[in-house]
Parts: sequence; structure tokens; C-alpha cells
Amino acid sequence: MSEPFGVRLRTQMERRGPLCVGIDPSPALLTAWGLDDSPAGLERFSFTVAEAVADVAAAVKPQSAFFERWGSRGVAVLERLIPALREAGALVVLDAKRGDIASTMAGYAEAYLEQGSPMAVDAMTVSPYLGFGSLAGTIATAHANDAGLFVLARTSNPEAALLQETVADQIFEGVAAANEGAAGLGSVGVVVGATLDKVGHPLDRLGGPVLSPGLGAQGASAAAVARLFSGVRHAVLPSVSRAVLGDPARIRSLTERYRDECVRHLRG
Ligand SMILES: O=c1ccn([C@@H]2O[C@H](COP(=O)(O)O)[C@@H](O)[C@H]2O)c(=O)[nH]1
Repeated sequence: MSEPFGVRLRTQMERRGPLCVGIDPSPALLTAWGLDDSPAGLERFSFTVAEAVADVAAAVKPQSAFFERWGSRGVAVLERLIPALREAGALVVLDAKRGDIASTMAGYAEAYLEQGSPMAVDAMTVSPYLGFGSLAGTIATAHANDAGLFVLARTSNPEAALLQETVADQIFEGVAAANEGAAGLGSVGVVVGATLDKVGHPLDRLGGPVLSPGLGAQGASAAAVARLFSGVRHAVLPSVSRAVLGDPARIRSLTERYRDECVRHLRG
């Protein structure tokens, strides 16, 4: 790997447009596709989505929970999917939201960020709620491997606000410090939901990307994302899952539609 994640993400967003597509093989979606809720159904779903979007979306975000529910057989699908997506040209952001004490975080960092690991991804989501300092080693591993992190800061679900508002400043400040000295877009980003009315914290000194889930099924639009992040639009990666995943025949065209909307609103 030759360039830091933030630089690769910026290039990818400029070339393809700012959109991340989630791979969320939930039981409801497997059923909607007429697939068995089984590891075979999971594999069929995931690789169909990969084929439809890997060369269109700037990034693809597998939701680890829907693979983990099948134990080792589901994780084996994920282990095959990740390199297939990367070989097809997509940046892979694993949505695993890992967070633990520092010594345990080292295990997650080795699993997902050490390039050469069977599950190595371009970036992963992490939780800072065991203290931002618990992520220090993970941030160092990300930097050493040109990988990236997205730290939960203000998530898209309404019930998160009461807890997260109390500590969000610490998280934004920690992320800004982790990006100090980065040339171009830094590799440590935040997760801020597209569904929020306002962020409530200045993002202009963050120095890293903003992963913004909530487009489509959770009610947010590209126009709302552009309003929410008016000062830092260049760094925002909106993410959509269910709204493009309902019908295998329409995944690509819906992805292109969301991508075009994001380009229009975030670059306009
Ligand atoms: O704040 C957050 C963080 C992560 N997510 C995840 O993103 C997708 C959203 O799916 P949609 O179908 O587009 O609603 C899902 O995997 C969530 O776990 C989030 O929604 N909000």
C-alpha cells in the first residue's frame, strides 16, 4: 500500500463521487430477494451487491453483524468478500464498531488493519466509549498500515444524542489531534449521522473524513447532508444501505442515482 487511507479516499471520492454503499445482508433483505436465510444466501447477496457497486461507489461498507450472526460460516463469507471488493477497486470500510480496553483493541487492529491479515480492510468503524485514549494504539496501527478509522461521534439513531452530546467534543478533538501533520485528508475520521439536524461542534479543524450513514431508509437526503456539513463538504462520505439493496436488479442504478445526487449537492 503506497498512500494513507485519507489520501486514497479523497482520490476515490473525486473520481467516483462521494458515496459509500453498505452491504447489509439482513434476514429481511435475504427474504425480499427470495434467498434462504443461510450462509449460502448471505454469500449470494453479498457478492451480487459487490458486483453491482464495487466499480461505482467510492467505498463499500459491509455490516459485520449480519455476517457474524452465522458464526464461522458467515465470517468466512466476509473473509472472501473483503479481498474481492478491494481487488475490484472499492475501498472497504468494515462497519464493526469495535471498542475495548487498549490491550484488546490491539487484537482488533491486528485483525482488520494490519495489511496481510486475512480480514484486512481499508478502514473500520470504532467506538470511543471506553475513552478516546483506548484507541491510541489502534490509531498508531492504522497509520503504520496506511489504513483508516471512523470513530463514532454523533450516530444517526435518535436515542444516541443524550449520551453522545456529552462527550462529542472530546471525540472531535481526539480525532483532530490524530490527523495533525497529515498531508491532505487525514486517515482518522468520524461517524456523524446524516439524520442529525445539526452537528453542534465545529468540524473545520477535524482534518479527516466524515462517514455519514442515514441516507434513504433513515430519512436523510443528499441535500440534507450538504446542509449539515456546509463547511466541510469535501470531506463527507454519505452512506446508504437498504435504500439501494431492496431489488438485485436495481442496485446499480439506485447507487448511481444516489451518487449523482451526492455529487450535485456536495460539490455544487
Ligand atoms: O450512526 C450510524 C452508524 C452506522 N450505521 C450503520 O449504517 C447502516 C445504515 O443502513 P441503512 O439501511 O442505510 O439505514 C447500517 O449498517 C447501520 O448499522 C448507522 O445507520 N448509523
